[in-house]
Amino acid sequence: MIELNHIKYCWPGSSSPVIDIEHFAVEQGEKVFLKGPSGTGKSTLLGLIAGVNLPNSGEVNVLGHTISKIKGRQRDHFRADHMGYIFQMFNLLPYLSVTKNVCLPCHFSKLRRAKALAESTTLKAEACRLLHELQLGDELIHRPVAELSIGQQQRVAAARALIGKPELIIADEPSSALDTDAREAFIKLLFKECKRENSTLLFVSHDNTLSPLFDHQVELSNINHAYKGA
Ligand SMILES: Nc1ncnc2c1ncn2[C@@H]1O[C@H](COP(=O)(O)OP(=O)(O)OP(=O)(O)O)[C@@H](O)[C@H]1O
Repeated sequence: MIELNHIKYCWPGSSSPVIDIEHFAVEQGEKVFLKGPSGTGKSTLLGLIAGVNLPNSGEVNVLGHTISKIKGRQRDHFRADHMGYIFQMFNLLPYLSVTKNVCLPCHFSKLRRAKALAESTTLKAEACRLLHELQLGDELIHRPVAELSIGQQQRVAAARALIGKPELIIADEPSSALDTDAREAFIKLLFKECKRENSTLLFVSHDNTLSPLFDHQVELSNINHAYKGA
């Protein structure tokens, strides 16, 4: 599903790499917990896998495609078709309703639209199904997301990543603003949806209590030779 070989990445304007990884691979269907101290490069690595950041050297392969070699717009399409991304800062559109935010990926990807419509009669119904599973009630789902609490917005971001069953779910600290009950429901839904579709889950978190739930744990500071410690 994911294979990185001899990857080096420097942020623009910097001459020293923040990522220097010889090899990193994730099998299809695996649930991987990625951890490491702040600044190890976890978010940067997720950006490389998603093709948002391009490596200075080496190859990033996702689903058999060298994503680092796909040209700009095609790379955006590839990401929209195959990846659901839950950002640390959610990146929701504040003035759109909850359901419109959740349906957004289906407007960028025909593939995800078709998969969502195979599950429910309309995109909105599929958005509502996911939101209900994440314990967001009907009274909230037609409101602009700006009126929701941070924890509620995080669940909207999760539903948006899951709609249309992308093969790869990338989650960057997605549960940090949730209370214990909501966190459990959130992780259960992520796992359930991933299992159903044999989707791969790459999950970054500082919350070590969650790590035993995953198939594998990766300590990034062990594989990222660019990280010299705090
Ligand atoms: N947009 C950017 N431009 C320049 N440098 C950046 C940028 N984003 C991150 N960095 C730098 O890259 C390094 C790794 O940052 P990154 O956010 O990937 O770490 P992280 O492990 O995800 O940290 P945290 O756990 O605090 O979220 C840091 O030194 C950071 O300052």
